[in-house]
Amino acid sequence: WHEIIMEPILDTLTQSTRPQRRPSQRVIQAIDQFCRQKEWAMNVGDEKGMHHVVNPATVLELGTYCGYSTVRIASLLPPTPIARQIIAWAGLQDKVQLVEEASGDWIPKMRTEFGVETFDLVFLDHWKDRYLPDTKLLEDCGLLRKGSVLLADNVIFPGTPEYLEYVRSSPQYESQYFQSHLEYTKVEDGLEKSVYLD
Ligand SMILES: O=c1[nH]cnc2c(O)cc(-c3ccc(F)cc3)c(-c3ccc(F)cc3)c12
Ligand SMILES: [Mg+2]
Repeated sequence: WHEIIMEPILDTLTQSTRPQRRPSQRVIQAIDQFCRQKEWAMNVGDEKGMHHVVNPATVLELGTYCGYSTVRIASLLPPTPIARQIIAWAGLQDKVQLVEEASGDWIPKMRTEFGVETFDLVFLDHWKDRYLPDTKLLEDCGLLRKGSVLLADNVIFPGTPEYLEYVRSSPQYESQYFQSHLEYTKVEDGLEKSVYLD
């Protein structure tokens, strides 16, 4: 459902100036042309045909040089998730680490995998039944500090009653509701902002 919805969003973004089809191929062609006509370089080149030999999903490249074979190999990989394409289209790919795993599995690994000490902001906008367990996990993993902000979407619709009860009754949080509407509708919804006081 999400891919079906997100594809048209990406198309809308890229419609105006659809980039060259498969820009990676144009990069390779340009480097090959330069190295044939102007200056030899130790790229794997356009004749050895690695793309006929492999069909990878995860790759380790040893020896990147100018990135020529990196581009060749990466262009063989499965299509990039739509979200990653949209983030890259916004030019924010260097600021975003996209993790495609369950939140409950990755929150305990944030410190070791990404060197995160604590989060200034946690935006909760995933499965509604994960808001509370993931909040408790963030607390238990020491990933919140005095002043960390939890900002939760959909606290009214579809609704997250257990989460709301927790952050509004816990002495560890100062909570405030910002009333609004479910996106693009007239249905009531809103954001709950909870500041961690511990
Ligand atoms: O799941 C959501 N995660 C994060 N934000 C959401 C949001 O802002 C809105 C909705 C939403 C969709 C359809 C509708 F009629 C009312 C609300 C959902 C959601 C809920 C149940 C679903 F089955 C699938 C989507 C989410
Ligand atoms: Mg939402």
